[in-house]
Amino acid sequence: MEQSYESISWQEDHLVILDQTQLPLREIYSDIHTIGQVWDAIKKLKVRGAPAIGIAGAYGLYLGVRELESKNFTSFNVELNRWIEYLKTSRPTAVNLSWALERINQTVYANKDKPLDEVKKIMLQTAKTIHDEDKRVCKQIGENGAELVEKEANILTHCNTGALATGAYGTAFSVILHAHQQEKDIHVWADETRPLLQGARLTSWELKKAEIPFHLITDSSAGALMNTGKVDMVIVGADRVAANGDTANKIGTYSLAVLAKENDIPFYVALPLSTFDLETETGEEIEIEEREPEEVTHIAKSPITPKKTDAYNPAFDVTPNKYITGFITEKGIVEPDFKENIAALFK
Ligand SMILES: CSC[C@H]1O[C@H](OP(=O)(O)O)[C@H](O)[C@@H]1O
Repeated sequence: MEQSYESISWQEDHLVILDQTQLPLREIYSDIHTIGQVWDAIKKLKVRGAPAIGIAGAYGLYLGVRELESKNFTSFNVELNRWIEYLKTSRPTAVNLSWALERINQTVYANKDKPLDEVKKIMLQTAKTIHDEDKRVCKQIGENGAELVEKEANILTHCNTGALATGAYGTAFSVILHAHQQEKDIHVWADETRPLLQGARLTSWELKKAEIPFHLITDSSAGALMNTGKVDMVIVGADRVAANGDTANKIGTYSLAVLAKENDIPFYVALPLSTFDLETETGEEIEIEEREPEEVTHIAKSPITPKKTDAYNPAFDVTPNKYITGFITEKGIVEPDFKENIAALFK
């Protein structure tokens, strides 16, 4: 069953995004015409999820140079790299953004002797290729991961990893979707995922559309469900995976991984190869985005704390590789030794 919505689409001469800050109550599609609007959409999580951020950034880079009237490639390249660094400041943790921007940068350099108007067209085509590839990759992740799912399974997931977070299908969500489409008897425990409630707002919305049985749970319920035999496997997404398999993902993932290990429950991370960062040796080097305290002290902009309450709001945490059973990728399942087997994905 094809999904009836896309988080991102390129329409003639501009980007259209499904504004995820308005879901699930309103399905608002916003027209994006400038690189500044792309930066703002990523920063405010109107478009979010590691692959989706990369795709949006790729289109944004084209929007940034589309109107440039550079005299030569050298001056064009200066502006291009200025926009690359600008887009990177929107959100630091997901490697897919810098991966997509670097891929376009390399394509531009490979075509540096062509007329600049042609180079710009190649940039847009590369963004579309990154977008289309992600759709195919996420479908393959789902097919590969569904083989790990028993005929009956209670699957716990965290945050949102569906089509909203990618070009289509999702990552961990794609595994759940494909297992369901293969008529496996699955049920999902969906973490609400404080503070921005991607699970309550977005994963619930996607599970209902896919007609997959689920219960929304508070993040603090996960341990009790695991400890009372109600969880058969945990599948989460990722924002950046280091060369040794240490994984940065939504805050709360580390706690789930430790609880899963304690309860002998398989813990899988589903991700495209574009989320691996071989230049980062271990999770200790991954920059964790810290967001505004108001996201913790308010819900839907309504205060839930006394005035001037201090709050600490890391958007991600890092799960050491020892807590991870395996990685579900478009090239198959990666099991320990992670450093060796992750490197082998790219050979
Ligand atoms: C398929 S990547 C989804 C990944 O991104 C989410 O973070 P955010 O909602 O802040 O963009 C979360 O870490 C998910 O696992």
